[in-house]
Parts: sequence; structure tokens; C-alpha cells
Amino acid sequence: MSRRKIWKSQDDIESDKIEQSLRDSVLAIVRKREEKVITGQAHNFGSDFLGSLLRVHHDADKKNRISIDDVIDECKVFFLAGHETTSSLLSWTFLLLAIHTDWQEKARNEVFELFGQEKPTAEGLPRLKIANMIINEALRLYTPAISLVRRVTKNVKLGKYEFPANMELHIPPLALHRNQDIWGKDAHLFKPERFSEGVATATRNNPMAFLPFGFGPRTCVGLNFANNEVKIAMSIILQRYKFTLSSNYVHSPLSLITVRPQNGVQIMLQTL
Ligand code: HEM
Repeated sequence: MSRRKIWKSQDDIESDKIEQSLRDSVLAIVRKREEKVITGQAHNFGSDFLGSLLRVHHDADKKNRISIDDVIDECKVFFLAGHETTSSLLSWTFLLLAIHTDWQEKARNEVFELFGQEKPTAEGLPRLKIANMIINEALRLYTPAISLVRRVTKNVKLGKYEFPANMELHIPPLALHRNQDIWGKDAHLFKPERFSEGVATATRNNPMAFLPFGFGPRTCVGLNFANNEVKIAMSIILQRYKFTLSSNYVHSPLSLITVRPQNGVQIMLQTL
């Protein structure tokens, strides 16, 4: 049953407007892509995510089709889930590299060894071992998503705990990521070397100890995409600049869907 408010506050009106304009923007992109096929400028909808959605939307068999509202919703989910999280990870990674310039130097050396002054390549990205360790350590200390939500489908007994059906569980990855029993007394310190032998060794084969992308069937579908995106941005910046933290920076992590630096991360760039 859909619920409609009889009286709308100023915030409700504003939020409806924003939703409508978001929908209109996505719809304009969708229509532009469709137009290309209709006018014969393109033979198909494209090989990216939007192309895949449009193929299903226009499937010859009506039973397989998804509605235009589904297409728009999927685009909104991927845009929001993919943008906020990755920008949060990039910000924290650069904060940590601006403070720990020894690791910045190690990461830069690796980038130069693999790519020189050239653009990062798809084959080279999985070989960025130091960058991977740094990204994992940033994800551990400043995990962008600080709550994973699950609903209990039936009564369950787990050890001394009983969970009734329909209960909502909020799992806090940050509490696990900074737990000294799991990570040791230096759990609060930035030490990418923890991940030198991979995540399984760092967590002593406890997959629940490190949950930046969640776990199980609903684990983040953009995990590899995000990892590559951050590695590309990191490589391009490291190839061009050295950087340190500005004295204007005030540490104030703010939890607003993701955890972000409230006032941004101010860094001082020095051209190489
Ligand atoms: C650093 C970047 C990212 C982080 C930390 C992150 C984190 C997460 C987490 C914690 C979940 C919930 C998993 C669970 O409940 O077990 C999730 C789900 C999801 N993420 Fe990401 N994500 C990131 C980037 C992306 C990107 C780039 C995309 C898309 C391009 C994306 C798309 C999604 C989607 C669609 C879901 C829902 C999956 C489902 O319910 O089946 N994420 N993400």
C-alpha cells in the first residue's frame, strides 16, 4: 500500500523536487541513448551498464522486460552506491598518504616501475601490490559504509543469543576493523604492511574481521570497479605530484550515509 501525505512540509516539497529533477536527468540520458538506436546512429544500446539495462527494457519477449522506472531506479542506485563510497575512500586514502609520506613514496615508486609516465593499464592495475595494501588499510581504518543491515527471517539461536524473526540487525564493520583482539594493540595505527600477504592472512582467515564491502550474497557488486577506480586515480596523481597535509585540515569524520571528512581534506601539492 502506498502512503501519501495529506500535508507536506517544506522539506517534503524540496525532497520531491530533488527526486523529480534526478529522475528527469537520468531519463534524459536514457532517452539520448535510445534515440541513437532509433535514428540508426548506433546498432545497439551499448556494452556498458546502461546498455544492458536498456536491452532488457526493450527485450523482444514482454515477459523479460523491465519497466522504465526500474531502469531509472537501477541507475540511481548505482550512481549513489558507487559515487559516495568511492569518493569517501579516495579522500581518506589521500589523507593517510599525505601524512605517511614514506608510504606515498613506496606507492609512487611502484607506479613508476609499472607504468613510468604512461597511463595506468588494465593489465598493470592488479599488479599494484603496495597500492592494494594501502587501499585495504584505508578501508579498514575509515570504512565508508559503517553499518550493514540484515533482517532475521526466522527465529535463530546463535550461541547464547536468540534472534526473533523480523528483527533488524545492524552490523558495525568499523567496530570489527578497529578491534584490538582481532588486529592487535596497534589496531588504530595506519600499517599497510598488515595486508602484505593478502586479506586472508591479515585477518587470520576470519572473513568477518574485514567487511568494507559487506559479505555474502548481497556483497558489493562494485567492489572490483571501486578498487580499480581508486588505483587509477592514485596512480595518475602520484605520477604528477608529491603531497603533504595542509595545516588547515581539521580531522572531523562525519557519518552521513557514508563516512566522509566533514570539511574535506586539504593537501599541499608539489609538482614533480
Ligand atoms: C569504496 C567503494 C565502495 C564501498 C566501500 C562499498 C560498500 C558497499 C557495502 C558495504 C555494501 C552492502 C553489502 C552488504 O550488505 O553485504 C554495498 C552494496 C552495493 N554496492 Fe557498493 N561499495 C563501493 C563501491 C561501489 C560501486 C563503485 C558500485 C557501483 C558501480 C557499488 C554498487 C553497489 C550496489 C548496487 C550494492 C547493493 C548490492 C545488493 O544489494 O545486491 N558499490 N557496497
